[in-house]
Amino acid sequence: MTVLSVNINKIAVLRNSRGGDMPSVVDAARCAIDAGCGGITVHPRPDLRHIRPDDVLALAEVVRGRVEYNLEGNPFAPPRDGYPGFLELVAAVRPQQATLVPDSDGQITSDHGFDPARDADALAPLVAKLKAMGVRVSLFVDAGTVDLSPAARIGADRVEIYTGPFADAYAHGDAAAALSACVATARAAHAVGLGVNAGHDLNQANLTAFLRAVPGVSEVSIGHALIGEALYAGLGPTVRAYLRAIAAAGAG
Ligand SMILES: CC(=O)[C@@H](O)[C@H](O)COP(=O)(O)O
Ligand SMILES: NCC(=O)COP(=O)(O)O
Repeated sequence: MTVLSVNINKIAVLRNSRGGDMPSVVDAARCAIDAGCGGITVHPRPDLRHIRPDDVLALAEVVRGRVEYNLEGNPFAPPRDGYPGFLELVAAVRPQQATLVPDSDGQITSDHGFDPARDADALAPLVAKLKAMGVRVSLFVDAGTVDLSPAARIGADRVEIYTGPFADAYAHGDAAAALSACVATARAAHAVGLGVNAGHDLNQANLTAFLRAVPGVSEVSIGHALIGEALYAGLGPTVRAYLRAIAAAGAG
């Protein structure tokens, strides 16, 4: 079964554009949960462009006991004004999952994953700290990565396949190679005992095809397209549409 984790970063983008608390990330999370999603994902970035530490704390109270909480971030990003550090945020709320993403402020969005062969040794102590907190650890990796043994060696529980290239190829009607890369990474993950998550630029058009092809996806985290579509159709109906797309792939 594939869990839908709704990423609500973009609610915070709209809120921050005017200040105040409208739209509320807490209300958005409640709405998505009431519509049947299985998780809430946020990516509190050090530049505070959208989700902020106080959002992380407030959302923890909404999510706890209802659905999974997935915190994304770069564990190497140093603390700065208003941002305590990723591990500090995880320690404060103890989410079910921490997804480690090698993003920097200069990126408009996430556009690459870790290279387990290159990065495992540097990640190892951070993964150990997260595991000691009782948090599942997922590493954001590029599709096509086929040696995931370093990730398993350092104690990661899952990888999240970066699906941006697949989504772009799908939109251009030429997704076969990109999809094959995702399948190869999923198979490589399963081969070393890692679970498989997926995310970035997934949408109602490409999700079913993705899940039909890629084996054993435990969770898809979806935000940008889902929130954009919800502006027209409403958040609850849009979440339910994504749940139907997952079910149509036989992954519901
Ligand atoms: C890791 C990933 O692909 C997304 O979860 C990320 O959260 C997108 O970040 P923005 O919402 O800031 O584009
Ligand atoms: N990990 C992917 C995620 O949380 C949302 O990515 P996107 O749907 O906003 O591109």
